[in-house]
Formats: sequence, structure tokens, C-alpha cells
Amino acid sequence: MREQTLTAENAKATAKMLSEALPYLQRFEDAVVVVKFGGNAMGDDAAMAEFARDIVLMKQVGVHPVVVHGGGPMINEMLEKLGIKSEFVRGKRVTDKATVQVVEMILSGLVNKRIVQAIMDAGGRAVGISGKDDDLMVCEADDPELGYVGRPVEMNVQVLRDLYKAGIIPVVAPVATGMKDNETFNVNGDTAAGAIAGALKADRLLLLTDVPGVKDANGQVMTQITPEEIRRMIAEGVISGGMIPKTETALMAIEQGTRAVTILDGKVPNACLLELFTDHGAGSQIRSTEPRVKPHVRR
Ligand SMILES: Nc1ncnc2c1ncn2[C@@H]1O[C@H](COP(=O)(O)OP(=O)(O)O)[C@@H](O)[C@H]1O
Ligand SMILES: CC(=O)N[C@@H](CCC(=O)OP(=O)(O)O)C(=O)O
Repeated sequence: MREQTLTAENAKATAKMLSEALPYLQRFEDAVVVVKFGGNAMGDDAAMAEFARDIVLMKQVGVHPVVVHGGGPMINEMLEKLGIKSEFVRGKRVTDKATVQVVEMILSGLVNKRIVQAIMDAGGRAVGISGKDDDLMVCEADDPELGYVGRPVEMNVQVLRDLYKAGIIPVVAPVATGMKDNETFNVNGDTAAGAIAGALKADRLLLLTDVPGVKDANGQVMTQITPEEIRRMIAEGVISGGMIPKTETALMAIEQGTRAVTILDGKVPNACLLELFTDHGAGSQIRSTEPRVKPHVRR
């Protein structure tokens, strides 16, 4: 016999919600959505499982999610255990030789494989790579003050297309190779996600963090922000710390052809689904102020 676990009322609400998602499902069919999963948004195993379930659902309904992750808090924990001091300048970690080894170990190893496993546990197929694989992301030193911190200068995103077209969800650790001497670079997760979204001309870049969005000078979350407002808020210091690479990344991704970027709270249950498939939306959205030239491009 069929088990009826929902009350009639709840069942109706669920069916209505599914029906209301139709225009969004149609709009995002075949769309490329880059999702940056920040270390602060990751939380416990239950939160990780829920994130993975949302990503697998996206894939199931015809979206091509590409996951780019962070792991700052996990890197901090290991550096502390090893007695290596660490500091941030304008939201980026000052990275010496010893630190970059720990960064690669934690991001490409521990964090990357935890996300890959969670996606597979949710019934999806996932392959974990870093910016080094197939020369996905080739970097130069970002700023001499930061040491081995990379700024992506050459993107080779075909490997991501090959994976998502084969039904596989790529999970990317933000570690990259250098242009000159094959040195290893630590790339801020937001920067990597923006460079990937820009190179793929993604339909959406979702930056999942631990705050509900970008706050104005009064602490109010802004639902819509223009590139001009971001530049002004950074100059005035209203946007600071880790929010600087996030918003700068948003600008860069949009300049390169990403259609919209949303900064949202990854700790809210089903944050990605709320943003993509409901009227409600979530977080702060940054769109190009340029008129849209082309309609949705199918891949
Ligand atoms: N204007 C702002 N609006 C929202 N958050 C801001 C703002 N300026 C600075 N922040 C800080 O940026 C942080 C998010 O960046 P970060 O900690 O690097 O996140 P993640 O680890 O998810 O990448 C927030 O927790 C907040 O403390
Ligand atoms: C250069 C730089 O800052 N790299 C970051 C990479 C990880 C990251 O971006 O993690 P979150 O997304 O969790 O902040 C770091 O070393 O912490």
C-alpha cells in the first residue's frame, strides 16, 4: 500500500509549489550555474548533505551546476595545529611557501573530496579537480605583499564543459598553477568562482556565504546592487574584509559575460533552490547595467 506521509493540506501546498516552479525550470533548462560554496557556509554534515541535495536536484532538472569551493576556516584550523601564523589583507590570505602546501592539502584533499562524496551520497555524479587540472586556471602573483596568492590570467574551461555535458558535476578547489615556474598558487575561492563563471559565460554565479547578502551603511541587506554602487561602497569602506573579493568577483564575472551574480546566505535551507526556482529569490543580486544583447544561449 502507498504510504501517505503528508496531510492533505501539505500535499496540496507541495504540489502547488512544484507547479509554480515550472517557468523557472523552463528558464534554467541547460543553464550553467556556478555555485561558490564558502567555508563559512559549509557547516556540519547535515548542512553539507542538504547543499549536495540541492546541487543534485539542479542537475536533475537540466541545469549544469559547477561547484567552486572555499575552505578558509578548515585551512585556519590546520595552520593553527601546525603552529603556522596567518593573516589576511583585503580579504585574501598572505601565503608563504609552507602555507600554500597546507592550502593545497586542505582544499584539494579534505574539502574537495568531502563535497564530492556528499554529491554522490545524494545520488549525483561528481568529479573533484583543482585549477591545476587540465590547466583550468593559470595564475600570476596577485600582489607581492600576498606571496603565493594567484590572480587568474588564463582560463581553460573546456574540461568543465566536458564534465557537465557527460552528466558529471565538476567540483573545483581554488588552487592553481603559475604561468612561469609551475609554482602553486592559493586563489581566493570567490576570485576563482568569478573567473570560472566569466570564462563559461555562466547564466548565474551564486556566492554562498554566512550573511544574508551585501549590507548598506545602515546594515540593511540590499536586494539589488549595481556595479557602480559596489565600487562606491568599497571606496567608502561599507564593503570590507571577505566581502571585497566577493563583490569584486561579481563585477569581474559580469564584465566577462555572466548574466547575474547573487550573494546569499548558504546556511538558509535550500538557499540555491530559493534563488533559482522561486519568486522569492534570496540575497543580493548584481546585474549588468548594460542592456541584454542576446537571449538565453543554449549549450
Ligand atoms: N557590506 C557588507 N555586507 C555584508 N557582509 C560584509 C560587508 N562588509 C564586510 N562583510 C563581511 O564579509 C563576510 C563574508 O566574507 P567571508 O567571511 O570571506 O565569507 P566566505 O568564507 O563565505 O567566503 C561577512 O561575514 C561580513 O563579516
Ligand atoms: C587567497 C585566499 O584568501 N585564499 C583562500 C582560499 C580558500 C577560500 O577562499 O575559502 P572561503 O571561501 O571559505 O573564504 C584562503 O586561503 O583562505
